[in-house]
Amino acid sequence: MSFKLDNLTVRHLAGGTAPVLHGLDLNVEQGEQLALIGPSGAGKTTLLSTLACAHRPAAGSFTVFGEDPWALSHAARHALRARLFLAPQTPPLPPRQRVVTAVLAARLPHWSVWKALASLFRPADPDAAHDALVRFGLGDKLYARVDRLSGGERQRCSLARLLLSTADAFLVDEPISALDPALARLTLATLQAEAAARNATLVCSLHQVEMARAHFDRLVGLRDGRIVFDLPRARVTDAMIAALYENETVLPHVHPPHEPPERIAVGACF
Ligand SMILES: Nc1ncnc2c1ncn2[C@@H]1O[C@H](COP(=O)(O)OP(=O)(O)OP(=O)(O)O)[C@@H](O)[C@H]1O
Repeated sequence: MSFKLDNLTVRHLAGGTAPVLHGLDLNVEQGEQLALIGPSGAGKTTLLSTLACAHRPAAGSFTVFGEDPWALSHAARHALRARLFLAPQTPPLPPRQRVVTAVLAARLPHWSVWKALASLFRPADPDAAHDALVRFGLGDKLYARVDRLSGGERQRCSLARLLLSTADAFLVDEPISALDPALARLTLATLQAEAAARNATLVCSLHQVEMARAHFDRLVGLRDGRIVFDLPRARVTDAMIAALYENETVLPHVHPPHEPPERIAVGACF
C-alpha cells in the first residue's frame, strides 16, 4: 500500500483556519495510477503535498508505504520523502541553471558532495539527462538555460527529473496545463509508462477531464476539500462530472454603482 488516509483533515495554517481537506478516506495501492479531478480550489494541490509529506495533517490517520510519516524522526521522514517525487505545477528551477544540471539534480541524494559540486561544472551524466529529456520531447534543450524555456518546457524539464529519480510514487500536479494536445498526450504517456515500468504509484491532478477519463483507470473527484467520488472510469458518468463542476463557471463581474470602472481597472493591475 502506498497511501492510506482515514478521516484525514488538513488545514493550511495551524490553529484557527478552516480545513482545506475534510475527513478524506483514500487507499492507493503500490503501482496504482489515478487522476485527481475537481474545480479550482477543490484541494488537489493540498492533497498532493499532503501525500508528499509536505503538509502535516490536522486530524485523522495517514500512512505512506505503511508508516506514519509524522511519527517518524526527522531523518526517517526525510528518507521516506526521498521515495516520493512531487512535481509541482510551477517547478522551482534555479533560473540561470542549464537544463542538464537541473535534470541531474534528481541524482543529488545519491552523490557525494564532491561529485555534486563537480557536476555543476561538468555534468556527471549528460546522456541520462538527454535520454530523459527526449522522452518528454525536449532532446534539443539539454544545454539551454532554464530561464529561457517556455512554461510548458519548464514543466517537462521538471518531469524529466522524475525519470532520473528513484522514487516509488509520483505525485504530479497538473503536468499538462501549459501543453498543446500532442505534447499533453506524450507527457501523460511517458509518466504512465515510467510508473508502470518501475511499479511506481502515480497520482496526477488534471484540469483536462477528458484526458483524465481517457488515460486513467481510476478517477477521484474532489470538491470543496471532500472526495465526491472515487471510481473506476467506466463508472464515472457525464452527470457526475457535471455535478463535480456545477456552478464553477466564472460569473461576469458587476461593478457596484458607487465605484467608477476606471478605479477598478487600475486596482486590477496590482
Ligand atoms: N498556502 C496556502 N495558505 C492558505 N490557504 C491556501 C494555501 N494554498 C491553498 N490554499 C487554499 O486551499 C484551498 C485548496 O487549494 P488547492 O491549491 O489545494 O486547490 P486546487 O484544487 O489545487 O486548485 P487549482 O486547481 O486552482 O490549482 C483553496 O481554498 C486555497 O485558497
